[in-house]
Amino acid sequence: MLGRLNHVAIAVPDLAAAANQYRASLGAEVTAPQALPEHGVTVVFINLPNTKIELLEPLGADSPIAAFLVKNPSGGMHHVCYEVDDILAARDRLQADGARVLGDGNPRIGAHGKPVLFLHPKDFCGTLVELEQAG
Ligand SMILES: CC[C@@H](C(=O)O)C(=O)SCCNC(=O)CCNC(=O)[C@H](O)C(C)(C)COP(=O)(O)OP(=O)(O)OC[C@H]1O[C@@H](n2cnc3c(N)ncnc32)[C@H](O)[C@@H]1OP(=O)(O)O
Ligand SMILES: [Co+2]
Repeated sequence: MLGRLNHVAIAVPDLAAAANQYRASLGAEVTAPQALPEHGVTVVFINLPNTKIELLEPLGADSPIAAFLVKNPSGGMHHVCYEVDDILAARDRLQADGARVLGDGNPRIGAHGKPVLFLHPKDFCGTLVELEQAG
């Protein structure tokens, strides 16, 4: 069911500082900040030869990453995103297996303009998993 690793996300308290560190210290190409109020985050992407890193900063009062940053004030690895060929079939199979799909269970449009959904970290080895429709 799983396809490519689309991205690894890191939650950070200061997106400009983190982007600058990746640019200046690691020599990375960093995209312009993208505010996604419907997801409660602002993101930048770092394009690597084989995948991407997504840096996330909270946006708005109800950001889903706010509690994570309280527990991890310097930031930390937040989720992994895998591509799937058929996100609705993947969701149905996972729910039938007892996995919790976060939110109302319906995919939402993510940072790449494609449907995404999230699986509860307690159901996947303590790791928050994002699925993104491939193609
Ligand atoms: C930009 C769009 C999109 C893209 O296209 O790439 C994105 O990536 S958006 C990214 C941000 N959006 C989301 O993360 C949406 C899904 N997330 C959530 O709904 C929540 O973050 C959450 C997973 C339900 C957790 O919310 P929180 O408020 O932290 O709830 P709890 O405090 O009750 O946490 C329960 C439990 O889970 C542990 N936890 C929380 N977050 C993580 C995490 N990222 N990785 C691993 N574990 C996590 C938390 O510590 C609690 O554990 P206990 O303390 O043991 O109870
Ligand atoms: Co993501």
